[in-house]
Order: sequence, then C-alpha cells, then structure tokens
Amino acid sequence: MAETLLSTGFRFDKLPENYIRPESERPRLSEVVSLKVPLIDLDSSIINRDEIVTQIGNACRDFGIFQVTNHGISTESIQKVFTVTKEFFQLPVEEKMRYYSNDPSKKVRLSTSRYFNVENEKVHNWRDFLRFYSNPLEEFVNDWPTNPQSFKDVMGKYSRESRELGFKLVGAISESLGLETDYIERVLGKVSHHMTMNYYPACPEPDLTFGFPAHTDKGALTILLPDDKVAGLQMLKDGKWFFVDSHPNSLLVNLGDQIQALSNGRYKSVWHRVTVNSNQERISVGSFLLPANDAVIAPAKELISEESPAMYKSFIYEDYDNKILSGSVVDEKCLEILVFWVSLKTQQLRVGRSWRNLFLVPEEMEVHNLQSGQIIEIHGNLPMGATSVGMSKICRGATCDFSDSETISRDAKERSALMQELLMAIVLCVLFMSVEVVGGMKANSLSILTDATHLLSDVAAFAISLFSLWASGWEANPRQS
Ligand SMILES: O=C(O)CCC(=O)C(=O)O
Ligand SMILES: [Fe+2]
Repeated sequence: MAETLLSTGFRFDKLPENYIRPESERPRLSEVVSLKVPLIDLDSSIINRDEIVTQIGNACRDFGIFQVTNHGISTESIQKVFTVTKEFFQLPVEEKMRYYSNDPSKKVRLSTSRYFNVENEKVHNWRDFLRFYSNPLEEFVNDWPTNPQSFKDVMGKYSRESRELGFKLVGAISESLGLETDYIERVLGKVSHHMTMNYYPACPEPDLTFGFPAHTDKGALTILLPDDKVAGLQMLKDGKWFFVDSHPNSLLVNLGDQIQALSNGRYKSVWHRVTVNSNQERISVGSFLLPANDAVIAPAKELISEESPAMYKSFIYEDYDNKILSGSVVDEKCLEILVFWVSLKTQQLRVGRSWRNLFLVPEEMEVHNLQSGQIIEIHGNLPMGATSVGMSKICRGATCDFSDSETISRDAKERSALMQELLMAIVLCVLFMSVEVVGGMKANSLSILTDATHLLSDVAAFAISLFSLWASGWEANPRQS
C-alpha cells in the first residue's frame, strides 16, 4: 500500500507508467488560459444583502463557481490550515500509514489518486489526500490524526467555520432561486460535512497526467481553500477548460450535483479538474456540505412549470453516493444518470406502416407524470476526451436502481430495428422513384415524373428521420446535453 502513496519524499525523474494518460485524455497545458471567476464580497455592512444574493445567483447560473471575500474566516485561521496540511503530508510514511485505507466508506482515510479504491484504477492520479468526516465534530474528532499536534484544534475550528459559511451561502442560493432561505437546508436534512486535504507533489511530466481528473462534486456545496501560489485548478466553461484564477484570501465556492438537482438544472455543478506542476507541490483543502443519507433530492416544485419541466427524477442521496463510491461512474457526471432526456429516443415513436405514408409521430412526452417503474434515460456526460457508455435506467419510487446493461441493449436494439425499417422504406422509395423516372420519360408523362419528385421528398424526410434516430444514440458531453 505504501508504495502507492506519493508523499514519501521520493522524487521521481520520470512519470511512472501507471500514471500516464492516453494521448487523447492529456491536459494540453499550453492551450489552457486563465479565467477570473466572479468575486463576491460578503460584507453585508458594505453591500446590500439583496445585491449579494443577486450576485451569488448570477455566479451560480453562469459559472457554478465563485470566490468570496469578507467571508468571516480569518487569514490566520486559513494560514494555519495550510501549515497543518503541509506538515501532515511531510510526516514519515510509517506515521501517515496509520490512516491509510483503500475503503472509501472509512470516516478518516488517507489515500491516493481519486476517492475510489485505487487498486481498481487503470491509470492513477498524481495526488494524495486525507479525507475525514467532521460533523458532528464530537463524533469524529477523536479519530482524526494526532500528528501534527495542532491538527485537531486547527482543523476543528476551520471545519466549524467553513460549515457555517456553507450554510450562509446555501441560504443565499435558496433565496436567489426564489425559494425560502432555509429551503435547501431543510431538504439536505442532517447535513454531513467532510474535509479533504489534497497534496499534489511536484510531477516530473505534468503534461501526461492529472492531479485530479475532471469531475463534479457530488454534494451540495464545496468551499475550497485553493493554493493561490501554485496554479492547478481548472474549470470547464462553454466547452473549454480554464485555469481558475484565485484571489488572495478568498475562498472558492463551487456548486455540487445536489444543488443542480434541487434547482432543476438552473444552476450547474461545475466540471473541474486539477493539473500538476513540474517543480512545485500544490496543496488545497476542501470543505464539503453533503445531504443526509436519507435526504430525498428532487427539483423544487416551485421551479417546475410547463416551460421548465422536472429535469431530474427524485432520488435518495445515499443511493447516489453509493453509485459514486462504487467507482462505476468515473469520468461521468452521476447526476446525468437521472436526467429525463426529452428526445426522439424517449418519445414514443409511432411508425406508420405504409411505404408511402411511413412517418414518425412523437407522442406527448409527459415528463412530469413519469411513474415509478418507467424507463428514463441515463446518459453519461463525459469530460472532453473521455469515452462513455450510453445507459438507461428504471426508477422505482424515489430511489433509483442504477444497474442497466439490459435496458441499454434493449434501447439500442429498438433504435436499430427502427433504423432498419426506415432504411427499407428509403430503398423502396428509391426503387419506385427510379421506375417512375424511367417510365415517365419513356411515356413522356409529366404526371409520373412529378410523382417521382414527390417520392424524392419522401426519401429526404426518411433520411432526416434516420439521421435523428442515429443522433439520438449519441452520448452527451459537457458541451452538448
Ligand atoms: O485541489 C483542488 O484545487 C480541487 C480539489 C477538488 O476538486 C476536490 O477535492 O473535489
Ligand atoms: Fe472537486
């Protein structure tokens, strides 16, 4: 196990084979430029609260990530968090290994790469991390590291402060959606709070790997202490990756999947990733607000209307979390699994049988009225350069059963059968058309020739339908939903 940790003091001069990403998945560092994300001053004695709420709402809508200043956490407290983090990763390996585990359900856990079991990964990421539960503090603090000595004091204080700040922000986010201030907090229930200390050592070949590959955060809200001296955090905006420029003494706030679901997709959990650096290590500390395991997450009914139907099926957070921890949605946004996908594929296709009258009539898609047990579409929404498998799923009541290879293949079979029928219709039309063209010319009959052109328009219509069916099998990605 120890050999998988990176924070051993050993300096590699070449990237080990099992960290090298395939060509198409590499970070292309030289092509990425910086982007300033909105910077919001939370001092309500200077700025009117309504204005703060509006700014937060705009940032959530347009970026899914923003920075806050005057957040109430002292620079000294933040500095101490960085120092403790650095000291922890500098501890001798044997000392750190007391906390090492590959089991993602552990409440205090040092590990490496992503959150899942590193043994199941094909390609690792250039990152070690310590993740620990932090709420209620009394329940978990005893199991936290005792070394460095100030660990419990510093991290206990910061976790309490950042959690409180998280709740304030969640309140403002609720208001910005036109909901009651405590709406999101009520839905999240007895919120869990986790902290993660990330350590990205200097990397010999940063162009070939990631510190943390593209992902969205699974919870409601993340408050991140970014390393403002060493760049690394990138976000996806309008299909392009940007380095996030962080303002000194500010905290980065990014939305997680649960806010995307609760807001019925008005706000998006932001795709982000971390790249590494050839001569400098990088540190960051995340503070994660997560729903209670039994919280039922669904789009707020106030945000559902005729024009804006429910985009997500309701689900129980624990099922969602288990799906992520299983590692089976690596590189995908798990939330997209719950999307009601309004497209030709989920609309009922009624196919007229006559070769002249073959047509596709989409029946009313009753997104709001989908009952438990009905098939909804899942589609993996992948970061650029990654590959995915299209998926379908069946939801039972509020919970969702995520296993669906059967439905995937049934769906693909249906599509392929329809495509064959359309193809047959096109062939028949072209045959008849050819006969009519030849016959019409021989008989000098304008009416037969006109009928042939009519057939040509049918062929065009079938071809468009065929294309639509084919395209409905494409998978979504961060650029195209
Ligand atoms: O290290 C960073 O800047 C980001 C880390 C992150 O995205 C996470 O812990 O979820
Ligand atoms: Fe993250």
